[in-house]
Amino acid sequence: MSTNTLFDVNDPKVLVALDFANSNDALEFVKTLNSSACRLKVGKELFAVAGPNFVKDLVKQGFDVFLDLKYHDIPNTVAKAVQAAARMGVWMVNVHALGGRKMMQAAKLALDELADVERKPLLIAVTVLTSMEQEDLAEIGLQGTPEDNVLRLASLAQSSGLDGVVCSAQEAAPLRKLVGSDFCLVTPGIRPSGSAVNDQKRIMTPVEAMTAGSSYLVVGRPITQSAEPLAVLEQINQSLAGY
Ligand SMILES: O=c1ccn([C@@H]2O[C@H](COP(=O)(O)O)[C@@H](O)[C@H]2O)c(=O)[nH]1
Repeated sequence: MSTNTLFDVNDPKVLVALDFANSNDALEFVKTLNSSACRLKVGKELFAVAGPNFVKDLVKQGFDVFLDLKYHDIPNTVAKAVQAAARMGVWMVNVHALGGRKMMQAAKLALDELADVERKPLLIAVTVLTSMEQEDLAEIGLQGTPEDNVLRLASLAQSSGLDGVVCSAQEAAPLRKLVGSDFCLVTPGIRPSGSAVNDQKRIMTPVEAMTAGSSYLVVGRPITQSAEPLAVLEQINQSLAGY
């Protein structure tokens, strides 16, 4: 049974978000990528149209796949869902920390108990979506700043046995102090200088994010909607040499 290594300096740090509307477009794009230059993230849109076989195909091609379905349900349902994800061979899977300790512990236990999976995925929890700011949190009854909420939820995820969290890179520095060096910080909302911000609110550039303590950077539209996606990926990777 092999275990994932969290912080291998030779590992690609960029997780390309494959937010495509159909599997053909996604596959055409993936054909241009190399698994030594990036990992891949499959989210709700693509999974809804392409399904588990598409994910298994990416894994077969040698890519590490983060299945970003952000499970948030009762403990039993989430436990079964992470097991199903693990059987697709994915490298990382996630739940919402707002599902609470019992849900996260059930998910972790479900992965620990899986005997028929060669490589267990990393299990991480979404804290506060990078598209949200303080006024959005207030509207749903969460007091305090995004950082206050991220720190609280990350601490809950860590004490529930999870491997890491999704947060914005803006919280990475204070989080690193809180959770130590062995906890995985996956940060979407990454915007190379000059890129469109889109619907993201808490953003940072790739170098700022790694300097702040991110483990992995999720980058979608700045790469996939660029006229020269590979050049953008290459520029980001070059800027990260040494991290
Ligand atoms: O807090 C979160 C959690 C997940 N995401 C996902 O990351 C990518 C970001 O894509 P961009 O095009 O680079 O904005 C997308 O798939 C989201 O679903 C996030 O942005 N924030």
